[in-house]
Amino acid sequence: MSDKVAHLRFPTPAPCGRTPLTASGLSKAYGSQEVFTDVSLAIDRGSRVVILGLNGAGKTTLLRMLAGVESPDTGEVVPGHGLKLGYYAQEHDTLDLDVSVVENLRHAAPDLTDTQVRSVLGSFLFSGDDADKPTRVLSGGEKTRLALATLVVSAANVLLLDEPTNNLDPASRAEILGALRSYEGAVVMVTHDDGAVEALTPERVLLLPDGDEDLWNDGYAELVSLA
Ligand SMILES: Nc1ncnc2c1ncn2[C@@H]1O[C@H](COP(=O)(O)OP(=O)(O)OP(=O)(O)O)[C@@H](O)[C@H]1O
Repeated sequence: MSDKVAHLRFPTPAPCGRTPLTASGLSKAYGSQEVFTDVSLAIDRGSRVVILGLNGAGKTTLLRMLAGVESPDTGEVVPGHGLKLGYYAQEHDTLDLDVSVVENLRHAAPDLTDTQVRSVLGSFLFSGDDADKPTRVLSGGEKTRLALATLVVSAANVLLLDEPTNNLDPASRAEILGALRSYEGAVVMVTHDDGAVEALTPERVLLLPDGDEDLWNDGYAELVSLA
């Protein structure tokens, strides 16, 4: 086998209906702090949405609700037919710290051969002994790379990505942005990285206002339509 690592590509997403994920009327407050109110969002198959906002505007909270790991105070998140979610959490809580790097990838895609697993890991700069390390000992950047690698092999049809390029070395960042460019599924990405927004060429860029502003009626402003 050649030493040259092929560029990373997502597999074809699992089939799903026209709108695999819908959120309506989402509101959230922590104590007296209202984070956002009445956010509604439909994620169509293959669509690209970027969510922007100042620190504390509620971007991570919104993504956690879409991922089903946090409940809204009001409103609901409804999965569409065939939804297969891939969620990248900044805290890497989707990884099993008690098993090796290779094992985490195998759990995400049990059908891959050992060669395929090691090839995907190679694209994220885990080679040789690195792939056999316990996940617990990885650095923050290494955990980011591994969490993204597990998404790449998962055949998800909707990816929810919370600042996926934070912490990444330039080669891994280029690899994941290149792979996202050709990904056929839907992507909802929270990011402060302008290059990541450009790479995704989103149809929709949503701005979550911060709590003090009462500028928008439906929970966010739609900034731009690039499609
Ligand atoms: N479990 C919690 N308990 C209390 N307050 C919380 C909790 N989780 C989030 N918050 C608050 O809700 C607000 C929104 O947090 P969130 O992490 O969603 O913001 P964000 O837009 O993702 O910010 P950043 O750009 O800094 O990542 C913040 O003020 C945060 O302190």
